[in-house]
Amino acid sequence: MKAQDEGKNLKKIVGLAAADLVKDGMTVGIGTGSTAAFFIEELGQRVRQGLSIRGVPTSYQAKLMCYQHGIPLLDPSLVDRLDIAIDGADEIDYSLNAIKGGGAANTMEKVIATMADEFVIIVDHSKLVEKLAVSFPVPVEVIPAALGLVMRKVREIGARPELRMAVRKAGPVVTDNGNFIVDLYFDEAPDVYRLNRVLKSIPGVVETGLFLGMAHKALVAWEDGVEVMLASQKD
Ligand SMILES: O=C(CO)[C@H](O)[C@H](O)COP(=O)(O)O
Repeated sequence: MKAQDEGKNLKKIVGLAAADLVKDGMTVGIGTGSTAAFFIEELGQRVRQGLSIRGVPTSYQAKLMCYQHGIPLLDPSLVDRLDIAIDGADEIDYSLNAIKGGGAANTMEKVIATMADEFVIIVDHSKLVEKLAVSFPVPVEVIPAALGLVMRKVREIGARPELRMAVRKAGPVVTDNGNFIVDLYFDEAPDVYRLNRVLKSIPGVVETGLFLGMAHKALVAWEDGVEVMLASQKD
């Protein structure tokens, strides 16, 4: 199997495994991205077979997919608590700290994850890293008018910021909230807790893609099965 197909297959395996965590009557935060898409597909199938749940989407992508697969939805603004939220990640370390926002949905993903009694990250093993933000940048959602200020401030703390550009549109990526995404690159692993604090103190930063101490559990797909990692196993 080609590496690309194998990655897709692992995403599917973990997406399906995640559906087992969803029980009748639950309100479920529904993640964004290609791994979450497999979870949504499977959840839709179970809903058609009689599972009764209400989903709360983290993005337009998740919302549209849920409609497509017949998953009943609640608007995030109407809820303050969820039984569970299940979402992918771009990187995750062994303490279950993660980087999210590769799909530019990190703000809503963080809101939904925070509302959930249990926040579960689903990834294939390629996302597991010793240190965050070495191979993947830290996405930051920024209001457009603050772009210049944010770029200057993050350079002052040693980051190389790049305004994320759209692929099939001229100009920058515009998030579901109407903002920009600035991706922060680092030459060495940053202290992510400090970085998160500093970023959140810059006016115009809406939210970062650093999910620190938030996940209760991670499902990690390997070639020989799905590993369950618990936050309580933190070192
Ligand atoms: O954070 C996200 C979107 O903002 C996604 O969960 C993350 O980018 C992982 O995506 P994929 O499952 O496609 O690898």
